[in-house]
Amino acid sequence: MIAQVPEDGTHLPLMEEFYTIQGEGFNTGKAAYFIRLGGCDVGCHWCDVKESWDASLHPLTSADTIVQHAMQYPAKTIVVTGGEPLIYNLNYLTAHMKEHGITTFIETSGAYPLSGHWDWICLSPKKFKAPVPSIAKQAHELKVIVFNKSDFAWAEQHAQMVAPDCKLYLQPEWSKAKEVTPLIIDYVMAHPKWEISLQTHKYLNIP
Ligand SMILES: C[S@@+](CC[C@H](N)C(=O)[O-])C[C@H]1O[C@@H](n2cnc3c(N)ncnc32)[C@H](O)[C@@H]1O
Ligand SMILES: Nc1nc2[nH]cc(C(=O)O)c2c(=O)[nH]1
Ligand code: SF4
Ligand SMILES: [Mg+2]
Repeated sequence: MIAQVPEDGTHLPLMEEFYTIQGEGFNTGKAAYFIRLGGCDVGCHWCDVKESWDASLHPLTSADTIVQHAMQYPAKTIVVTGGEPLIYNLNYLTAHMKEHGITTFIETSGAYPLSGHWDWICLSPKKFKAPVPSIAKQAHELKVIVFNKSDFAWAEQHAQMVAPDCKLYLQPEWSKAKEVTPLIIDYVMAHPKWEISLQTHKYLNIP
């Protein structure tokens, strides 16, 4: 827990909030309000939101205020992302969302134990700080980022740990997409339990 963030989860470091279309994974195409919490110590060298890493740069914001903002938009779905959102206790935030009838999604590396009440958990495990063992069985979706060929073995290792009905996705690392997307296409055709996930918001030029 970052020192100045209260452990009761009533206030969280908020980097940004925006209403957009979920661009990745199983829920691609659905309108949702995104909440990006600051703070991450996983250290993916290709992370597309490194500005989120230092929690102290992002203002502590009341969870109630965050939910109030989200309620002004038509889609009653919130995606909590980061940074690594599970650094924080998300029980208070998600309980408050549930009181307002909001559908709750999370994007996580799984590097910290799960807190909060979630309708959809997207687990994206990272070699740089592996997930805690308990989280794999709780995931609805496993989304592995492919930076090079070695990531297929990493993906299979985690596919062994998730629940039988967990959806399996391979997503190209953005800066390597030209090289790795053809590898993913071949891999999915040879191993059809996997599906391809693209960062469609980047092609659509939306947040
Ligand atoms: C920025 S992360 C924040 C949530 C959490 N820390 C995590 O990594 O799952 C949101 C999603 O973007 C993915 N991602 C980050 N950088 C990426 C990149 N350069 N190319 C493709 N996906 C990326 C992550 O794997 C994760 O699924
Ligand atoms: N549109 C859109 N979809 C996303 N899905 C996961 C994202 C994330 O950064 O967690 C993301 C994002 O940043 N934008
Ligand atoms: S875990 Fe997520 S936020 Fe943290 S460095 Fe990796 S991709 Fe970025
Ligand atoms: Mg993103």
